[in-house]
Amino acid sequence: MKILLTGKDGQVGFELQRALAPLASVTAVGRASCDLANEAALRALVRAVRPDVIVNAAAYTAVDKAESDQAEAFAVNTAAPRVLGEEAARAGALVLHFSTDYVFSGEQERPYTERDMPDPCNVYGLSKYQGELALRDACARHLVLRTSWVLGAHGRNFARTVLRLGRERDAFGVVADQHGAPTPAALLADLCAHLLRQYGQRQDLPFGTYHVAAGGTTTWYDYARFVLGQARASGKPLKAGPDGVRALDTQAYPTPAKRPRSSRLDTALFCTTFGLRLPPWEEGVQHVLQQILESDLW
Ligand SMILES: NC(=O)C1=CN([C@@H]2O[C@H](COP(=O)(O)OP(=O)(O)OC[C@H]3O[C@@H](n4cnc5c(N)ncnc54)[C@H](OP(=O)(O)O)[C@@H]3O)[C@@H](O)[C@H]2O)C=CC1
Ligand SMILES: Cc1cn([C@H]2C[C@H](O)[C@@H](COP(=O)(O)OP(=O)(O)O[C@H]3O[C@@H](C)C(=O)[C@@H](O)[C@H]3O)O2)c(=O)[nH]c1=O
Ligand SMILES: [Mg+2]
Repeated sequence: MKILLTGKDGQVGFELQRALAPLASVTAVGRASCDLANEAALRALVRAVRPDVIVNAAAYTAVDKAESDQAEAFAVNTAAPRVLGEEAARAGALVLHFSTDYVFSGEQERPYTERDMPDPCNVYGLSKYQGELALRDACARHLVLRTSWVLGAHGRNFARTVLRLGRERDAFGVVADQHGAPTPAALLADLCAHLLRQYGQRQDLPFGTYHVAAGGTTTWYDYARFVLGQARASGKPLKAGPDGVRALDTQAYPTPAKRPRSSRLDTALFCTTFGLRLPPWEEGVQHVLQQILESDLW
């Protein structure tokens, strides 16, 4: 089996390089070898590699910047998945793609299922939703994993921002009225490997969209406190510990992009379809923090 992996230097892509290696020969590309916004280069790459599976971990993920940089966000998050889908359909390949809880506006009380209609409240979410639709239209053999609040030891994420703020400041405010589930990049990568193995062995598995996030939910505020609590317990010098985090309402922390109030994902369909378990978010965050705190990533 041959896998083409895009976005190899991103949080999820980095972990996928490790997780997919035992399954297949993996051609992993980053921005330097392929600009996803370059449609012709992308088509040429797929035709040269001739993969059985395309795993698309590249994306435009700068949520605030996307509001003023729409063309690039749509090129990477909508047009590229369409091109990958078209090329995969032509070659009979499977496409595994990622999407986000931000396809939902977050106004619903109960967790979102795959049957709930997306209604994104920002450009990033809209570009990702249109990317889902474009891939779905282009290639029947697709898997879209919608996940949330991704963190890895390598890369940009909220947990690492909080560690930096905890080093630099005595106190800072974090919104306490937005709910979701922090999901480790390594967990997603390992789940992808399990899925691809299952699709390789069975013909009866359904394609389509699945919600995949760590178990439980929290707020950005409680998540920040958890991160600083772990850092403090490991003996790291911090200006702000958990009590240095102030709870804010969303309107007290204005950002260019609106965020969903509650984008909790119902993951029952994923767990029952594939017989997999999604561990609680605390477990995953703790593991990532251990990697950061024990290394020079701190
Ligand atoms: N991060 C999160 O919190 C969440 C992410 N997701 C989804 O999960 C997937 C993986 O996300 P994650 O690993 O966190 O994202 P990252 O931002 O960590 O990685 C994305 C990668 O894509 C690359 N990329 C961006 N634009 C281009 C381009 N034009 N050409 C080539 N490469 C490009 C980036 O390169 P560079 O760094 O140079 O820009 C980066 O290496 C994405 O589909 C994302 O939408 C879903 C929910 C939450
Ligand atoms: C850094 C910081 C953020 N916040 C708020 C802003 C925002 O509402 C929330 C999270 O901020 P961030 O900008 O780090 O997170 P954000 O970029 O919105 O994270 C999202 O990224 C995309 C790619 C996804 O797909 C989503 O699942 C989600 O992970 O916390 C504070 O209140 N205080 C702070 O000091
Ligand atoms: Mg961000």
